[in-house]
Amino acid sequence: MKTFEDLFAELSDKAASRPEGSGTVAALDAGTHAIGKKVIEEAAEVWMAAEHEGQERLAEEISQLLYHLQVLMIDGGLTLDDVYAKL
Ligand SMILES: N=c1c2ncn([C@@H]3O[C@H](COP(=O)(O)OP(=O)(O)OP(=O)(O)O)[C@@H](O)[C@H]3O)c2ncn1[C@@H]1O[C@H](COP(=O)(O)O)[C@@H](O)[C@H]1O
Repeated sequence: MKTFEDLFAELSDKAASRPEGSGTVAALDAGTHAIGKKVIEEAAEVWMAAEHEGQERLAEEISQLLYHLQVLMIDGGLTLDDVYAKL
Protein backbone atom coordinates (compact mmCIF):
# COMPACT_ATOMS: atom_id res chain seq x y z
CA MET A 1 0.00 0.00 0.00
CA LYS A 2 1.34 3.43 -0.98
CA THR A 3 1.85 5.99 1.79
CA PHE A 4 1.75 9.79 1.66
CA GLU A 5 5.56 9.80 1.81
CA ASP A 6 5.83 7.18 -0.97
CA LEU A 7 3.60 9.25 -3.25
CA PHE A 8 5.55 12.45 -2.57
CA ALA A 9 8.83 10.71 -3.39
CA GLU A 10 7.31 9.32 -6.61
CA LEU A 11 5.94 12.70 -7.68
CA SER A 12 9.21 14.49 -6.84
CA ASP A 13 11.08 11.98 -8.96
CA LYS A 14 8.66 12.49 -11.85
CA ALA A 15 9.02 16.27 -11.57
CA ALA A 16 12.80 15.89 -11.85
CA SER A 17 12.97 13.19 -14.54
CA ARG A 18 9.90 14.38 -16.51
CA PRO A 19 8.85 11.01 -18.02
CA GLU A 20 6.64 11.06 -21.10
CA GLY A 21 2.92 10.65 -20.37
CA SER A 22 3.09 11.69 -16.73
CA GLY A 23 -0.03 13.53 -15.57
CA THR A 24 2.05 15.07 -12.82
CA VAL A 25 4.48 16.63 -15.29
CA ALA A 26 1.51 17.93 -17.30
CA ALA A 27 -0.06 19.39 -14.14
CA LEU A 28 3.20 21.08 -13.12
CA ASP A 29 3.57 22.50 -16.63
CA ALA A 30 0.00 23.85 -16.44
CA GLY A 31 1.11 25.97 -13.49
CA THR A 32 0.08 27.13 -10.05
CA HIS A 33 -3.29 28.56 -11.06
CA ALA A 34 -4.41 25.34 -12.75
CA ILE A 35 -3.13 23.15 -9.90
CA GLY A 36 -4.91 25.36 -7.39
CA LYS A 37 -8.17 24.97 -9.31
CA LYS A 38 -7.79 21.17 -9.15
CA VAL A 39 -7.26 21.38 -5.39
CA ILE A 40 -10.49 23.35 -5.02
CA GLU A 41 -12.37 20.96 -7.35
CA GLU A 42 -11.17 17.90 -5.44
CA ALA A 43 -11.92 19.53 -2.08
CA ALA A 44 -15.51 20.09 -3.22
CA GLU A 45 -15.73 16.45 -4.33
CA VAL A 46 -14.44 15.38 -0.89
CA TRP A 47 -17.17 17.44 0.75
CA MET A 48 -19.88 15.97 -1.51
CA ALA A 49 -18.63 12.43 -0.91
CA ALA A 50 -18.61 12.99 2.84
CA GLU A 51 -22.20 14.17 2.81
CA HIS A 52 -23.75 11.89 0.20
CA GLU A 53 -21.56 9.15 -1.26
CA GLY A 54 -20.29 6.83 1.46
CA GLN A 55 -16.93 5.76 2.80
CA GLU A 56 -15.49 4.18 -0.35
CA ARG A 57 -16.04 7.30 -2.47
CA LEU A 58 -14.87 9.51 0.41
CA ALA A 59 -11.58 7.62 0.64
CA GLU A 60 -11.16 7.86 -3.13
CA GLU A 61 -11.82 11.59 -3.25
CA ILE A 62 -9.51 12.24 -0.28
CA SER A 63 -6.73 10.33 -2.05
CA GLN A 64 -7.21 12.55 -5.10
CA LEU A 65 -7.16 15.70 -2.97
CA LEU A 66 -3.93 14.55 -1.30
CA TYR A 67 -2.43 13.93 -4.74
CA HIS A 68 -3.27 17.42 -5.96
CA LEU A 69 -2.03 18.99 -2.72
CA GLN A 70 1.28 17.19 -3.20
CA VAL A 71 1.50 18.51 -6.77
CA LEU A 72 0.92 22.02 -5.38
CA MET A 73 3.63 21.43 -2.76
CA ILE A 74 6.12 20.42 -5.44
CA ASP A 75 5.08 23.35 -7.63
CA GLY A 76 5.72 25.63 -4.64
CA GLY A 77 9.11 24.09 -3.88
CA LEU A 78 8.02 22.67 -0.51
CA THR A 79 9.29 19.50 1.11
CA LEU A 80 7.25 17.25 3.37
CA ASP A 81 9.20 18.58 6.34
CA ASP A 82 8.17 22.16 5.50
CA VAL A 83 4.56 21.09 6.00
CA TYR A 84 5.14 18.67 8.86
CA ALA A 85 6.84 21.51 10.76
CA LYS A 86 3.46 23.27 10.81
CA LEU A 87 1.42 20.31 12.05
N1 LIG B 1 -2.69 9.32 -7.11
C1 LIG B 1 -2.78 9.89 -8.21
C2 LIG B 1 -3.89 10.72 -8.57
N2 LIG B 1 -5.01 11.07 -7.90
C3 LIG B 1 -5.68 11.88 -8.72
N3 LIG B 1 -5.03 12.05 -9.90
C4 LIG B 1 -5.43 12.91 -11.02
O1 LIG B 1 -6.65 13.52 -10.70
C5 LIG B 1 -7.67 13.15 -11.63
C6 LIG B 1 -8.90 12.82 -10.84
O2 LIG B 1 -9.72 13.84 -11.01
P1 LIG B 1 -11.24 13.62 -11.38
O3 LIG B 1 -11.79 12.43 -10.74
O4 LIG B 1 -11.88 14.92 -11.11
O5 LIG B 1 -11.17 13.22 -12.87
P2 LIG B 1 -11.20 14.11 -14.14
O6 LIG B 1 -11.92 15.38 -13.87
O7 LIG B 1 -11.66 13.24 -15.23
O8 LIG B 1 -9.65 14.42 -14.31
P3 LIG B 1 -9.01 15.45 -15.28
O9 LIG B 1 -9.77 15.40 -16.56
O10 LIG B 1 -9.10 16.78 -14.58
O11 LIG B 1 -7.58 14.97 -15.40
C7 LIG B 1 -7.15 11.95 -12.34
O12 LIG B 1 -7.59 11.89 -13.67
C8 LIG B 1 -5.65 12.16 -12.30
O13 LIG B 1 -5.31 13.04 -13.35
C9 LIG B 1 -3.91 11.35 -9.82
N4 LIG B 1 -2.90 11.19 -10.73
C10 LIG B 1 -1.87 10.40 -10.38
N5 LIG B 1 -1.78 9.75 -9.17
C11 LIG B 1 -0.61 8.92 -8.86
O14 LIG B 1 0.54 9.71 -9.05
C12 LIG B 1 1.61 8.91 -9.54
C13 LIG B 1 2.23 9.58 -10.75
O15 LIG B 1 1.27 9.68 -11.79
P4 LIG B 1 1.76 10.18 -13.24
O16 LIG B 1 2.46 11.46 -13.06
O17 LIG B 1 0.49 10.35 -14.03
O18 LIG B 1 2.63 9.11 -13.79
C14 LIG B 1 1.04 7.53 -9.84
O19 LIG B 1 1.38 6.68 -8.76
C15 LIG B 1 -0.46 7.75 -9.85
O20 LIG B 1 -1.15 6.63 -9.36
